[in-house]
Parts: sequence; C-alpha cells; structure tokens
Amino acid sequence: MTEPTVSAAEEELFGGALRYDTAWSEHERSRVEVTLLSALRSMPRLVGATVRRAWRADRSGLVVLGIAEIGQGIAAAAGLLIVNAVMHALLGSGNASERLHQALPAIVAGACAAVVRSLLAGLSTSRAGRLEPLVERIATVQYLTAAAEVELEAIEDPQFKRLMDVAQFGVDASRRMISACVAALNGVISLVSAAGVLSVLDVRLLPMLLLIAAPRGWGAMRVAQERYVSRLTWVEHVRASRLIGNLLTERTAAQEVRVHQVGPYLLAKYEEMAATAESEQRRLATRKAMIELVAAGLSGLATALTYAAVYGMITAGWMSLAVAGTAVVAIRSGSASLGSLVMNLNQLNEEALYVRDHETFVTGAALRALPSGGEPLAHRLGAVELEKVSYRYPDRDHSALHEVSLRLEMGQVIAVVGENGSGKSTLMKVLSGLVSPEAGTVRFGLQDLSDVHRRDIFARVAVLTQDFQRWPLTAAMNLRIGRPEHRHTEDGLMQSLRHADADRLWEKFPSGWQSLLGRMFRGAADLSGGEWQRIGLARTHRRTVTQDADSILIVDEPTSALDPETEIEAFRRVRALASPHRVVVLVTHRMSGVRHADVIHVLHQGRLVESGSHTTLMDRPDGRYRAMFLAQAAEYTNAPNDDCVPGPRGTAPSSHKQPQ
Ligand SMILES: Nc1ncnc2c1ncn2[C@@H]1O[C@H](COP(=O)(O)OP(=O)(O)OP(=O)(O)O)[C@@H](O)[C@H]1O
Repeated sequence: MTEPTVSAAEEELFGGALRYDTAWSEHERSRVEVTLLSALRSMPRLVGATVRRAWRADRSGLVVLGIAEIGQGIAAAAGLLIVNAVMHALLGSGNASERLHQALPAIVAGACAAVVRSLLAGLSTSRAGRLEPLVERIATVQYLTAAAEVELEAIEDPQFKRLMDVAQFGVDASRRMISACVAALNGVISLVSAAGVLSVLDVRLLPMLLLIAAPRGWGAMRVAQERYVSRLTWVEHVRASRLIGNLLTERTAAQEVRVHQVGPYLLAKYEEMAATAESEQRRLATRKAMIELVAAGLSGLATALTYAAVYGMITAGWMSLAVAGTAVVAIRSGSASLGSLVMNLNQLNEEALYVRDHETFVTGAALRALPSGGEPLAHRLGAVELEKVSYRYPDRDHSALHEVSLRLEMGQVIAVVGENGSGKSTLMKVLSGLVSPEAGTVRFGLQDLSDVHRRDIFARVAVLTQDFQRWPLTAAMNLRIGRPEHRHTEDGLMQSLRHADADRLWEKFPSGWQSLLGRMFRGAADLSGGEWQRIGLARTHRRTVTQDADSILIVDEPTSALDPETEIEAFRRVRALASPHRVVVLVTHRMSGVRHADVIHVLHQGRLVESGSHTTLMDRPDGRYRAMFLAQAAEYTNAPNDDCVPGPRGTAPSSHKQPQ
C-alpha cells in the first residue's frame, strides 16, 4: 500500500499527516496482523466473548435464538430431501397426473417446511433485535468504565488516547457482531444441511461445492482486511476533520469564527481534508471492485466445471436424472449458503477486528487503572508532606517537578506561585493523588501515598482548577456533584451559594434549584464566566464542608474571571475555609491574593526555590517572589516603581491575570 497523500490543509493546520501511526512499520505490523489465518484464529475467542456478553444480557433470548437457528437448518435439510422426493415422484413411472398425485404429499410437506423456516427466521430476527441493544449497552459500559477508571496519566498519553479512540468503533461492532454471529450460524447450518444432502446423493459433489465458494471467500476476506487497515490508518484524519466541524458549530468558538472570519477559512480546510479522505474511499472502492471481479470469475469457472461434471456423470449413467436434479438444487442452495457464509464470516471477521480493539483497550485500561487496593487513610493526618518529589510527563524529556520538598499543616493557608509552566498545576496533581511521583515520597500523616487506597485520598481532596467543569445540569446538581453521594439539604446548598457570593444569581434561576444551566438544552440559563466561577467555588465549598476528616482544599486560579471587589472577597472566603482539619492550597498569579498566606512557596522550572511568609520573602533583596510582587504592584498602581526589579522571564503577568 502506498503512503497516503497529505493535503495542504493538514500540513497547514496540523503540521503534517494525521494517521494512525506515523511510523509506517507500525502500520505494516497491523496489516500483517489481519492475515486470514490470524483473523480466523482469534475469531472463536471473539465470538465466544460476544456469546458470553449476550448470555449475560439475556439468557432466555439467546437460547431461543439458538433453537430458532438450529430449527431453520433442520427445516432447510428437510426441504432439500423433500425436493428429492418430489423429483423422484415427478420423474418416476406413470402418466403426468399420476406422477403429480404421487408428488403431492411431498409438495405439501415442502410448503410446511418453508412456513416453519419462515416462522423460525422471524423469531430469530426478533430475538437478535432484542439482544443487540443489550450487548451494545454492556460494551459501552465496559468502554466507559475502563476509560473513567484509568490514571490521569493514561488519558494524557497520546498513544493511549489513540487506542481509546480506535476502541470506540468496537462498541458498535459488538452490536453488529450479534447479527453477524446469527447470520454465520445460519450459514453454517444451511451449508451442513446442503452438504449432508449432497453427500447422501453423491459424495463426489462435495469438493465441487467448496471449489465454487472458495474464491468468493478469499475475495471477501481481502476486502475486509483492506477496509480495516484503511479505517485504522485514517482514524486520526477523521478525528481532525470532525474537530474542524465541531469548531465551526461550537458555541465557545462562535465569536472568533464570526468576527475573525475564521468560518470560511476553516470550511475551506475542511473541504480539502474531506477530499483527501474521499480519495482513500475511491481507492478502496476500486480495490474492492477488482478483488470481487477476480473472485466472481474464479467462482463462475468452478460452477461451470461442476455442472460439466454432473453432465458427464449423467451421460456415463453414474447418476439418475432425479438425483442430478436434486443435486443441482442442492449445489445451488449449498453454494448460495457457502457464499453467504463466507460473506457472513467475513463480516464477522471485520467486526471481530474492531471488537478486538475494544478488548485490547479494556485490557490495556485495566493495566493503567487507578490502583484499587490499599490501606484506609487515617481520620486525622496532622500534615501532608512531600519529600524530594520529582515528576516527568511520559512524553517529555524534562521533569515538570524536581526534588520538591514541602509540608502542609492542617489549618494553614499555603500559596504556590511561579511563572507559567513552573510546575504549580503538576504539584497539585501530585498532592491530589492524580499522578504518582516518579521519585520521592508523599506522606498523608504517617502514611505513604502509594500504600493508601486511592479512593480514600480522593475523598480527602477538593479541587477547583482553572479549567473547572461547567456542568450542563441543574443548578442544584452543579453544587451537589461536588459530593454526589451525600444527602445535601436545600439549606446546605444555599449556604454554599452564599459562601461563593453567588446567592444573587438565584434570580437568574427561573425554576430555582431545578433550573438547567449552560445553554446545552432548551430553556437552560447561561451564566457569565465569573458567574460560573462562583458556581465552581460554591461546589468546592459543598465538597469541602461535607468532609469532617483531615482534608486538602486545592484552588488553582480561583478568581481569574472575577471582578476586582469579588476577587478580594473570594480570596478572603477561600482562606477562611482553612480550619484545624483542613489545609488550603492556593495557586495563583495574583500576588495580592497570596500575601496573607501562612507560607508561600515559589516554584521555578519545576524546583522549589523560595519558601516563607510574605514578609520573609519580601525581605530578600534578590528574591524571585519579591520581584514578581513588585512587578505586579507597579502595574497595579500604574506608576513606575523604583524598587521594581525586572521579573524573571515569564513572570510578567498575562493580560487576563494582571492585578486589577
Ligand atoms: N499533560 C501534560 N503533558 C505533558 N507535559 C505537560 C502536561 N501538563 C503540563 N506539562 C508540562 O509540565 C510543565 C509544568 O506545567 P504546569 O502545568 O504544572 O505549570 P504551571 O506552573 O501550572 O503553569 P501555568 O501557570 O501556566 O498554569 C510545563 O513545561 C508543561 O509544558
């Protein structure tokens, strides 16, 4: 297969080809993996997995389905034997009306067999139709559970993310596997009955049957392989095209799309990328036509040979005319069964390939799942301590955190500051148990983070991050989801709303707590960025106050969208959440918000470079904190500050992070 062409749009927007794997050897490997033999080898396992899923979903439905299919096979065999009886009667002795009379019972029996077969086919279709959505649900839940339970690190790993995307196709394929399995079973049974009848008539006709169907089998299998490899290779391209489509329709991009005239530009790029994908579809269609033509030619040749053999056997007197007539019917029905069996097996094979990806993902996700065991965490911790903690993101060469040691005492307000990319958010991920340090230890009280049940760690952490979620749910749910299993009262919810100074939003909720937020659905009330941030604060408050064991509250840039007065007030309220059994960790670029913290830690390029109170740090003439503080203070007063030391690279506040 030649390497696909890269459209200019792809080059311009994404910097090159977006394909399943840029290493072509990897792609070749997947091609080799789908050879006929390996596909056939893995099929029983995957069919077994589908049957097990169906069994779990609806046992009685599966049993009825099996009986209906076997019944159809028996009815088909009976039908062929009846044809034989009819042939013998029609080609037997006596005049035409006598021969017809003799054939009548067999004709009636044939009609009955056909009716039974149709009834069983209907039963099978209805049961399969009921099983399909159930199996799809099981596969979807398996997929979503696996995705929700993996470590954050896995989600951020591009390789794993890709596997996750590919595995999505397996969900639909699991559903289609049911009908593919039923059709294949049906094909096997029909074939066995036709072959059985043929071998009773003349066993020499059996290999002929195989000869007719073999080329079609080969053709169908090849087409499936090519389609699968193509789909895998182009998955990233499809994702990127969808991404562009979404950008054109999403509300968040709507303003720039219009004012900056990005719409027509992106649309043109979309069309260019779609044209590249269409060229692949054209290539596939041509290949399919060629393969099918060759297969049909070979199969036709085999059919001609078979009929010639039957003709030869009749003229040589080795076969009676009645047997030959039945044999022709049996060959026709057998080769049709074999042909459709091959098609069904081929579809089964294709679906199985996607189901295999789904399985690979579920197994891979289990290996990267959050650890499920561990000690329970003590109720009282006293402090959380980091000792020489280092962390490097899997796809990065440099550590995001390097030998960071610090102590968080319950009751304290700790601030973490530093320029963009200095490691603040990464430190918060380590503190909240979202990522495990590469080196060093994190102790919750006397317990090592790695020994404790992760669920217990998460239960003790409340976070409000810069990219907090705007849940498109009711107002009540937006607060309750901070601790969904807790029985929240309306008073409690209102208390959290008040804490975040969001109670004045109440009048924007037309149906009170049941008001839908976030413009996703009709009638939903939308909020401004700052209002959403207050809802986020209220949710964090809810989570915080519903935990009486020692806990950590992490707030990462909690006020970026708040107006100046609200911001000052918000910092005060966040600080007030520190209690004898809670430590508040505040990450912010707004220096005015950190000066009241008990301890301020300054990060620089992943290292902890300064720690102390505001006064201590301001007393260091060349201190980084002092430089950052004075730089912002100068902006704040809008007057040149003689004492202002130029901030280190990257510390200059960005426009949305400047003090007001
Ligand atoms: N998911 C990730 N995968 C790979 N590298 C990452 C990831 N997240 C952060 N990094 C890198 O780790 C370093 C520290 O990033 P981090 O987000 O912790 O900085 P930060 O101090 O919070 O920055 P900011 O003030 O801009 O929010 C940066 O070099 C960043 O590029």
